[in-house]
Amino acid sequence: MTPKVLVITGATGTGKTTVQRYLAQNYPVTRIVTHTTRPPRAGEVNGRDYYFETDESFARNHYLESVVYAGYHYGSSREGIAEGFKRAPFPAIVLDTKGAITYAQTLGDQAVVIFLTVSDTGQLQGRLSARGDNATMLKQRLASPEYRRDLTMPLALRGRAIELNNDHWQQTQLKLDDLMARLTAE
Ligand SMILES: Nc1ncnc2c1ncn2[C@@H]1O[C@H](COP(=O)(O)OP(=O)(O)OP(=O)(O)O)[C@@H](O)[C@H]1O
Ligand SMILES: Nc1nc2c(ncn2[C@@H]2O[C@H](COP(=O)(O)O)[C@@H](O)[C@H]2O)c(=O)[nH]1
Repeated sequence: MTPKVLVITGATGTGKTTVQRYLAQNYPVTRIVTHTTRPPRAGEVNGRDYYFETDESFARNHYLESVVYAGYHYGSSREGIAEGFKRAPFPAIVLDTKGAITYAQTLGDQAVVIFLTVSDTGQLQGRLSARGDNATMLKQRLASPEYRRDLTMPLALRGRAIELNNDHWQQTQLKLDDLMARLTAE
């Protein structure tokens, strides 16, 4: 088994965190926790879902990459990856597509990039409302350039990322099982 970082990317609501949780529950996969200045959603826990930061504390950390997404800062660290590898052979991180490109370029073959899609992007708003997203923040997010950008696989990831459709969760699980069987056999 060759250890790899699983980079899960795609537009908001396509199911990145759901996929990460499924992999962590069923495979030797651990979740890499990233940093953000976004306020926590109901049920989110500091240190488990994110390290929730103020603008000042966010600026004090050192990041492998950081981005602004829908008006908030997000960042991930080399230490986070190193910690992940201590706990499992497949640390998994959820990133926007800009971060995923940085990871693909920085880690090379050590990163497996999974780009999630849904066939009807009109369904994303419904999924996010069902998740309990604040209505004002959701409107702001769906109006952001980052949302539009992440609906399509970036050129830099074409031929590099595995595109995985997540219209139907049962089918997605089977595709993830196939992927993990392949990775654990390598
Ligand atoms: N195949 C699916 N069918 C229907 N709902 C789904 C499916 N996969 C995930 N969901 C639901 O969609 C919502 C958004 O999923 P999730 O939080 O995993 O998305 P995400 O890509 O991580 O979003 P974000 O980038 O905004 O954090 C959740 O309520 C989740 O349960
Ligand atoms: N490039 C990075 N993207 C990140 C990081 N942590 C999360 N994300 C992505 O941001 C958006 C919004 O996340 P949300 O939790 O507010 O819905 C989403 O695409 C995440 O994948 C990071 O450290 N770097």
